[in-house]
Amino acid sequence: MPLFEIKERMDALVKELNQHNYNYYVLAQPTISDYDFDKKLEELSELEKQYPELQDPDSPTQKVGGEITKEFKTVKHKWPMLSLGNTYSEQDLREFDERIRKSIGSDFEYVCELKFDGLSMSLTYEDGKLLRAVTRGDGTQGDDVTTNIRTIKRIPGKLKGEGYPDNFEIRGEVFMHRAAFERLNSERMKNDEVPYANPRNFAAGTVKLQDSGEVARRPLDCFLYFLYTDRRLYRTHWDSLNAVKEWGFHVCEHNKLCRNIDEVLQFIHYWSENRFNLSYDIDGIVLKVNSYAQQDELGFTAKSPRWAIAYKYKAEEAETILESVSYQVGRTGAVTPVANLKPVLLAGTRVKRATLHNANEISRLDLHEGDAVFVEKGGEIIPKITSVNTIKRQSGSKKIIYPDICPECGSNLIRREGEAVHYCPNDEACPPQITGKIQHFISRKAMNIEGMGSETVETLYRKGLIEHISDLYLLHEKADALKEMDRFGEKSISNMLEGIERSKQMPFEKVLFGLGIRYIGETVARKIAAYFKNIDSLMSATYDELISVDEIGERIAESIIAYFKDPRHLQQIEKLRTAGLQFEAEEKVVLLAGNNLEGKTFIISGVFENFSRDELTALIESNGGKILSSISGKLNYLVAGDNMGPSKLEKAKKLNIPVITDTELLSMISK
Ligand SMILES: NC(=O)c1ccc[n+]([C@@H]2O[C@H](COP(=O)([O-])OP(=O)(O)OC[C@H]3O[C@@H](n4cnc5c(N)ncnc54)[C@H](O)[C@@H]3O)[C@@H](O)[C@H]2O)c1
Ligand SMILES: [Zn+2]
Repeated sequence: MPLFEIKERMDALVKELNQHNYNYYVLAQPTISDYDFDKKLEELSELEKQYPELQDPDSPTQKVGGEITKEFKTVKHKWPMLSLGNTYSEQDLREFDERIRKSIGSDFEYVCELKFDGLSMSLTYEDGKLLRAVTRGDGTQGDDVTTNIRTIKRIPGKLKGEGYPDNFEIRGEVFMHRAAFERLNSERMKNDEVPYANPRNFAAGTVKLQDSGEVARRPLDCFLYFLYTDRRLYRTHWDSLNAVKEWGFHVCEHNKLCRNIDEVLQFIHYWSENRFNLSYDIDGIVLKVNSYAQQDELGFTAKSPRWAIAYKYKAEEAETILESVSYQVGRTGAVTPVANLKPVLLAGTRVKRATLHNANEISRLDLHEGDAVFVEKGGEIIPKITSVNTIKRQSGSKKIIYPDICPECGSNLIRREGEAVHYCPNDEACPPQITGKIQHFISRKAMNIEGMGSETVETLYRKGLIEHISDLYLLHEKADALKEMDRFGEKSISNMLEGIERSKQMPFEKVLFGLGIRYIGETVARKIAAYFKNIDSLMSATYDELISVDEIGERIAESIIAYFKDPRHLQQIEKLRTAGLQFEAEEKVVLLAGNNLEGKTFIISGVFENFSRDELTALIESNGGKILSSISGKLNYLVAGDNMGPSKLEKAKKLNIPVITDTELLSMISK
C-alpha cells in the first residue's frame, strides 16, 4: 500500500475512534460493540508501530478515552487515572506473562479480579470522611461528582475501624445491578424516555446528572480495587484490599490470589461460564501483579500500567435465520421493528427475537427476507443483530422495507426532526395506543387501580366496553355486559369496580402522570402538580411560563401545549372531572401560607425522600422563613436529609445549630 493510503487509513481510524469515544464516554450511547472498537484500536496501534513517523499525536492509542464536561467542577488527579491494556486472546496473556518474567523474574503472584462493567471513580478521604469523588475524565483531570456519589449507600461517608491514613485516595467501579437496570429502564420506556442500552451506560449517565435527588432514586453500587497513599502502608495489593474491607469499603468477594498464569486461566475459564449468574455485568477479568515493589519495577506506558492487563470476554454470538420482521406499536405510538428469528441458543438462553431499534438500523444492516444473521447478547439485555452473512443470501430475496403506514390502524407514520423513531400520530384511535394508554393509566405508579390488569384492559377494549380512559368510570353502568364476559366472575367484577371507584381519590400528580402526556414522567408530573396546583392553570400556561419551571425543558413544554390543544384531550379531561377525579393538588396547599416560621432562618442540605429541595424552599418561604446561603451564627436550623456533606454537619455542630429532619420542619409549620 502506498504511504499516503496508509496515512489516510490511519487518519480515518483516529477520527472514527475519537467519535466512538465521545459516544461512549460523554453521551453514554455507543454505536458499535466493544469488540469492534477494540479491533479498530488494535489495527491503528499496529500501523503506528510500523509507521511511527505517521502517528498523530492526538491518537486515541495515546490517551485515556474519556473527557471532562463543563457541568461539573474540574479536579486534577493527584495520581493519573489510567486505562488498562486489554486482550481477547489467551495467547496474548501468556505473552504478557512472559514479558513480566523477563523483567522481574518468575517469583511473583497475580491478583485476579472481575472486570466490573461500570465507570471508574476516584474517592478521596480525609480524617476518615469522604471528601471528594471524581470521575476518570481524560485521565489527568475529571469531574467532581461528590454530591451524586454521596447518595450511594455502599460508599462509606465515614470509615469504620482504624489504621487508615489521614488522607488517602481509593478507586473503584461504580455500577448498577442488572435487576435495578431492568426495572428502571422499563420505567423509562413507559415514560417515553430514551432507554439505556445496558447497565454500564445507565450508571455512567446517572453519575453525570445534575439532580442528586434523581441520582439517589437510582440504586448504584461500587466495588473498590485500588488504594493510593502517600506512604505505602502495605507490601502488596492483596493486603491493601483486605485492609480497606475493614474500613468499610465494598470489595468483591471473588478476588483471587494466583501463583501463575495457569491459575489465572482457570479463573478466566470459570468466570467465562459463571458470569451470567452474577447479579451485575462483568466484561472480563483483570490481573494485577501483587507486589507493589514489583509493580514499581514494571512501571507504566502512556495509557496503562505494565503490571496489569484485562482479559475481555467476547460477547457471545450465534448465527441464525431471519424469518420475518414485525412492527410493534407502543402506547406512545412509537413503531419498533422486531426481528423474528429461527430459535438459537445464546449465552444460556433460547433466543427467537431481536431488537432492530428503528428504520436506520434496518437500512444499516441492509436486511433481506430469509437472511442468515449474526445475533449477539453483549452488555445489552435484548439480543441484537450485529451483521448479515451476505454470502448465504438467496438470490432474489426481498429487501426489508420499513413501512410508511401504521400496521395497526393504517395512519401515515411521522418522524420528528432529529429523532430516529417513527410514530403513528393517531393516538386516540390506534388500538395498541388506546389499550396502552389505559394500561398505563391503571398501572401501579399511576392510578394504581386494583382488580384490573393489562389483559382485562385488552378484553374490555375488544368487547367495545372501553375506548378511552374516561370509559373506566362508566363501567359500573355496564354490569350486564361485564357478567357475560368469559372467566369474569361476580367477585372479580366487584373488585375491579371498587378499585376504579377508589382511584378517584388519587392525588392530582398521579392523575397527571396517568394521562400519559408525552415526556411527562413521574418526577415531572410531581413537579408540575406542585407548581401549577391545578389542571386549569396548567392548561392555560404559556410556553415561557412552562419552561421557567424547574425540570421543564423545551421538549416537555411543547408536548404539554400540543396535548392541551387537542379537543379530544380536553373532552376526556372534562369527563374525568365530572367522574370526580382529582384535578387539584391538595395537602401541600394546606401547609402553605402561614407565618409560623417568621423570623427564622434555614439551610436545606442532602436528599429527601418525599420532597425536592425546591419544594422545601417554597414551603419555608411561604410560611415566613428565610433561606440562607451559608452556615453562620445567623442560622437557626439546618434541615438535613440523607447523604449531606460531612463538613456542613460539622460546622453546624460547632456553632450549636439545631439539625432537624423534614418531618420536624413540617411539624413546626403545622403547629
Ligand atoms: N463501543 C464503543 O463505542 C466504545 C468506545 C470507547 C471505549 N469502548 C470500550 O471501552 C474500553 C476502553 O475503556 P477503558 O479505557 O475504560 O478501559 P477498559 O474498560 O478496557 O479497562 C479499564 C477500566 O476497567 C475498569 N475496571 C473494572 N474492574 C476493574 C478492576 N477490578 N480493576 C481495575 N480496573 C477495573 C476501570 O474503570 C478501568 O478504568 C475499550 O476497550 C472498549 O471496549 C467502547
Ligand atoms: Zn396506528
